[in-house]
Amino acid sequence: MVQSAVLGFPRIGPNRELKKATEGYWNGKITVDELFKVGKDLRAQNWKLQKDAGVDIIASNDFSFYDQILDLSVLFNVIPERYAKYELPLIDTFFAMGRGLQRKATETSNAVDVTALEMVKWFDSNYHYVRPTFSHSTAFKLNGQKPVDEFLEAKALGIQTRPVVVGPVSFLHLGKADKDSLDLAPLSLLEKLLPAYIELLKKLAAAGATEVQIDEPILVLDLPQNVQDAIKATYTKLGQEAGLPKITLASYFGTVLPNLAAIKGLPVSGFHFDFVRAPEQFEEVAAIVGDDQVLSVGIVDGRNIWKNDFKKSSDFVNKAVAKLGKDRVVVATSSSLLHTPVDLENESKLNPELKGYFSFATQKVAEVVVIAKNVSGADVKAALDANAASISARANSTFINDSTVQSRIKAIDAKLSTRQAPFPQRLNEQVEQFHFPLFPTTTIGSFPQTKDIRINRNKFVKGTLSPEEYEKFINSEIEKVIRFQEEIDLDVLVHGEPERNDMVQYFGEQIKGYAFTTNGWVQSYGSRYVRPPIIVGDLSRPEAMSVKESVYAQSLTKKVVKGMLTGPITCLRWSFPRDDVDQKTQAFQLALALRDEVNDLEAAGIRVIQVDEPALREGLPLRSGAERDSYKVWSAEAFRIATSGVANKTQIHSHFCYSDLDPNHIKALDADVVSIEFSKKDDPNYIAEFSNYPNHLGLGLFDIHSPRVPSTEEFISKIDTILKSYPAEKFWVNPDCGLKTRGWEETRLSLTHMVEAAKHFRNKYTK
Ligand code: MET
Ligand SMILES: [Zn+2]
Repeated sequence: MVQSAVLGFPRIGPNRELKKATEGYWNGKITVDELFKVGKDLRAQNWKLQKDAGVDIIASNDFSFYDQILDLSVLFNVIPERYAKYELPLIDTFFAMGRGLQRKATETSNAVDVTALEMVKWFDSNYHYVRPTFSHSTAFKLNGQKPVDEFLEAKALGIQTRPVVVGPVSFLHLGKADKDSLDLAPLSLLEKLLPAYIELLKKLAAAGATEVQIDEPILVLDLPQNVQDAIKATYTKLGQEAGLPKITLASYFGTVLPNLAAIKGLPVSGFHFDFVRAPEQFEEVAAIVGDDQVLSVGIVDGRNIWKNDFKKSSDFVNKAVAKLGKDRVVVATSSSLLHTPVDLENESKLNPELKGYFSFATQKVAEVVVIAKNVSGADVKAALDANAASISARANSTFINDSTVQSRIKAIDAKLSTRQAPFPQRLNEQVEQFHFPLFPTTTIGSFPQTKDIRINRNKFVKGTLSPEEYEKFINSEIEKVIRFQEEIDLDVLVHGEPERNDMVQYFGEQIKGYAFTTNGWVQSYGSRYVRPPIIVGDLSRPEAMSVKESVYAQSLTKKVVKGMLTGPITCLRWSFPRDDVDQKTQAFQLALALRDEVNDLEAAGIRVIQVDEPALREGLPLRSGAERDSYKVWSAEAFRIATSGVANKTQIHSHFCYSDLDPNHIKALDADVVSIEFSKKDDPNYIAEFSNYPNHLGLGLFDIHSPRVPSTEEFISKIDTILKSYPAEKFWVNPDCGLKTRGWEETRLSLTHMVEAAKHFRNKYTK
């Protein structure tokens, strides 16, 4: 029979139990045992859910208290000395690597002060992993045996699982050399690392695991020959090793075709590929599946929320069955379901028609089972009929088409995406208007989202706080933030974004064509979860979305207040997009909506407007080539459509985080000032790349994902380093992202130190 498989299930819990537990532990509210208990319960719950749904192959080790790649770093002892030296309990070392740790000395413990490791986007998703960081002194060994423990935990519940672990080549390739070992190529450590993997696999086998899923997601990237060779060598070697479980080699988020030579003929028991993202690879990958190998067909989308089309999927899987036979085909999710919300049943407020078109992780589990049954020949007619009816209802739904939006899209021309004058002339007009000092200071927009803010917002949403009272509350928050910024003497102020639950959701809720959930949380990083809105139809902006708050903020101060918007690409990327229209069209629709907003802000007297595009980088197609080149062009055009309606003297800012961005791509946005993540970059070449960037640039100076407070001296030395390869006259001073996840105390201190450092250089350079 054709089996069903789920590559991983969201670990956050149906009601964000994981967030509450981890944050409770960090704040000292619960003990480590209580934390572990929550983890254990969540795992049990997820396994049972899948078991009850009838899934044949259920993953274990898909759980993590922070990030599964960080788990691996700790498991294989890839723990830089700056963390190891404190000899903290392993779980605390783990969290310190993930989020930094700053702790005063107590009677029983020494002071700790260490920054977090770099965090990077997981492929083209909005999930972030903690980057494995290797050095010459890295000594691989097994620290504990998390995958084994979790396998045994499931086994004790009577559930046989398939442990999942990211493979050694991806682990190394996705990592980087630590600052003390910049000459180290992580991949050169492969031979030293492999014995630790083998030891782990043997332990899993001894515990009773018959099969493991090893992910090499890098197979969907452009891989240099040496990396391809490493894949080949690794799995050849594992194939020769006796006493290991069977291995399914898995990849997702794209096509593996360019790396096919590296995987062809490998002695593994099966392959898993993503046919949602890359159906076109089918014939060629099916051709390399050997006579005794299994093909796991990823056909239920692990990255989006649309209901699966059973007929289409079954037809697809049947191609594999025809070729390989029922026993050598598995129906699977395309990737882990980590990237989808937990359960559609938790949505009580969704429009019922729309709800009928969606499928979250729990529903996807059931979908995999139905498709597997269907292609096995079981009678699932009722499910098929209901599915077909729903799929055709969506295609004809009135939620989808808006002819006004469609004709606006048709009318887009080059003029619409071009500012009146080129940057040098705009700059002159802006300098004349603003007279900003050298090293102007600003923030990225949000200020701490305090408990008070969340409580009031919840009351407002529930209706226990009237719109007038809520507005009054928001205004008082804005005033607090404005006074604070004046007090510490920042140059360009922001209103602090207290009214925004999330930078995309807030706009999504005001844009027609969007649906949003009340409980559709997805992990973004650590304990930060987001609730991506869902694009269901053509998009437009019925009314101004942000003007009121910006205008109020500006009315409170003589300093310039920057208006804050989320850009079209980020609105698109951090939503669940439509799957019936291409992404460019959706981005352009958003760009037109935002253009209306930018123009309204300007008309209301806002002279600096920031349009954030933190997702610009993650939208980049994973491989080089025509698709990627075209993305760079249309994504930049979308940004310019949004921002080109303003006068020369209106200053357009943009912001990116975690960005290994192509400077030419940034240049094509033609923003007057951009701020970019920099606090965790140690590579001097990275700054050099931007020294030719024509417009102005703020290199994010401190890591807002960590509660750690950098000292003034630290800021000064950082700026000094940057000034070696970046000119003072284009230099803006800012944190590397918004401060919404931080507390007030660390925010006050960090920003004060940052402004002091800017003034230090201002004096130095104006003497
Ligand atoms: C993830 S980028 C965040 C930008 C936004 N303006 C903020 O400050 O929160
Ligand atoms: Zn950011």
